[in-house]
Amino acid sequence: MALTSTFATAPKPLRADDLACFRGGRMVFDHLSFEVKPGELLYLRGKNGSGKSTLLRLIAGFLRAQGGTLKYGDEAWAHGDAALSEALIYAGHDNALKPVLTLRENARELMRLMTGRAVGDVALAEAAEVFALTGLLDQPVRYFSSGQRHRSNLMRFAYLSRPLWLMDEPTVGLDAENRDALAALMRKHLDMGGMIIAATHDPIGVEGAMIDMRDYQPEIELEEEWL
Ligand SMILES: Nc1ncnc2c1ncn2[C@@H]1O[C@H](COP(=O)(O)OP(=O)(O)OP(=O)(O)O)[C@@H](O)[C@H]1O
Repeated sequence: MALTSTFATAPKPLRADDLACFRGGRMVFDHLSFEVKPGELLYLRGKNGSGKSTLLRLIAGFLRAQGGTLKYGDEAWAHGDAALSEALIYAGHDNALKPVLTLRENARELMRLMTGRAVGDVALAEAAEVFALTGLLDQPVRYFSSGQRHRSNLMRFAYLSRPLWLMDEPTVGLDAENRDALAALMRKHLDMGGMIIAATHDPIGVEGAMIDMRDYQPEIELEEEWL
């Protein structure tokens, strides 16, 4: 499978200590600690609303923590820190594709925004091949099915060369063949020393550690649930 073989920045361990996040008028999680080292995958599991996406968005720098620390190697991983955010690729629930642009134009624009560089046609063709998108590269994204859009959104992992992947529900809407392609892409990334944090309700078939977000719900939430 095609994949860039070196990262733009060297992978370093990501370490969270005692993280807390307040969102939507409540404490979503607190006392959350973990470490992901180069070559490791961490799954985030838990019921709807338990804070999986919130944690990914916090690590990506879109949200602030109300407590605790995040460190990437020896450096503090602070909200909005551009230098550190250059180490990661994030793909959330909403795809970041512009419907009027073709898939190729979307990929070029994302590459330019994220790196200031142009993506080569060969790299793009190889990335499209990963999720069987070759025939769609020059089609406007507005004509894509939801699964095709989702695959197009995931395609960034195959042409941007960054060590830390943050994946929110990456299997949603994927058929069996593309799930296998996703698993192979993730394995390849880990084999190269990359790191992945993935929120998912479904088994992906790639070995990894797991955080159950229910273990980090503030006590008051649990008490309310038990009443
Ligand atoms: N944009 C937002 N503004 C305010 N609160 C939000 C927002 N998005 C989510 N929340 C709240 O944050 C909490 C955690 O939501 P989050 O989306 O992180 O859960 P999740 O575990 O990813 O859920 P799911 O499995 O449904 O994707 C929920 O209480 C939710 O209501």
